[in-house]
Amino acid sequence: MSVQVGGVGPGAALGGIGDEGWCEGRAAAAAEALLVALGVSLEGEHRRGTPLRLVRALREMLTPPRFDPTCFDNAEGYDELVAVEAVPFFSLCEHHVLPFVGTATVAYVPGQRIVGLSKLAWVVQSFARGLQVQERMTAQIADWLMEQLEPRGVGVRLRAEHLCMSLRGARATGAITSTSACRGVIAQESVRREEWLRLLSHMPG
Ligand SMILES: Nc1nc2c(ncn2[C@@H]2O[C@H](COP(=O)(O)OP(=O)(O)OP(=O)(O)O)[C@@H](O)[C@H]2O)c(=O)[nH]1
Ligand SMILES: [Zn+2]
Repeated sequence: MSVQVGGVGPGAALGGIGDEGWCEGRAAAAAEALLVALGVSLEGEHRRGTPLRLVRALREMLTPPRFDPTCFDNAEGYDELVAVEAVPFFSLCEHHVLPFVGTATVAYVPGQRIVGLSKLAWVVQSFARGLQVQERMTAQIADWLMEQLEPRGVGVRLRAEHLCMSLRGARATGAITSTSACRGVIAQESVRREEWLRLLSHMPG
């Protein structure tokens, strides 16, 4: 079964977009009007197609990918942390529509099923598409994994640079925002929680 998280369905209301209301021509005309209103000239070979390119780029960055959340039987009864570290992602902050760029660490303690490892990266990419708030994205990944895998616990940590506060405004270039979410045994059991925190402390950066 193919799923699209953060896109159609409840996720669409959170910033990810579906096909409803989408009209490339109307969006390109609006982009042209915006650029002209900002005082940008659209004369010349390079700029003629800029409104349409802007629209297509935004559309691409706002559309969540589809993926199959393949799971397998936990035949060996694996009961330790499974972690994928340094998953690169970018998203668009919903306040300025500027990128925030960073890495995710996603971990879980399996229950009856183990998930295909790439799916831990897919779910990050999927919730990154759309207009986002880093705290919400972190919680959405954790909650989605709890729901889909029915694991014993989940831990998610995102570290990202928000270009809206590094390229403009406060100009805090290089400042990193760190957010985390723990569910199940990683939130409740001190041994699991310490293991999770130890893993994070070994992460570069
Ligand atoms: N909590 C949170 N805040 C965010 C995120 N992305 C951007 N922001 C902040 O959203 C806030 C929007 O504040 P405003 O004061 O309305 O925006 P602004 O006038 O452009 O403010 P400055 O960015 O400080 O120049 C800023 O402080 C941003 O840094 C996020 O993922 N989480
Ligand atoms: Zn912003």
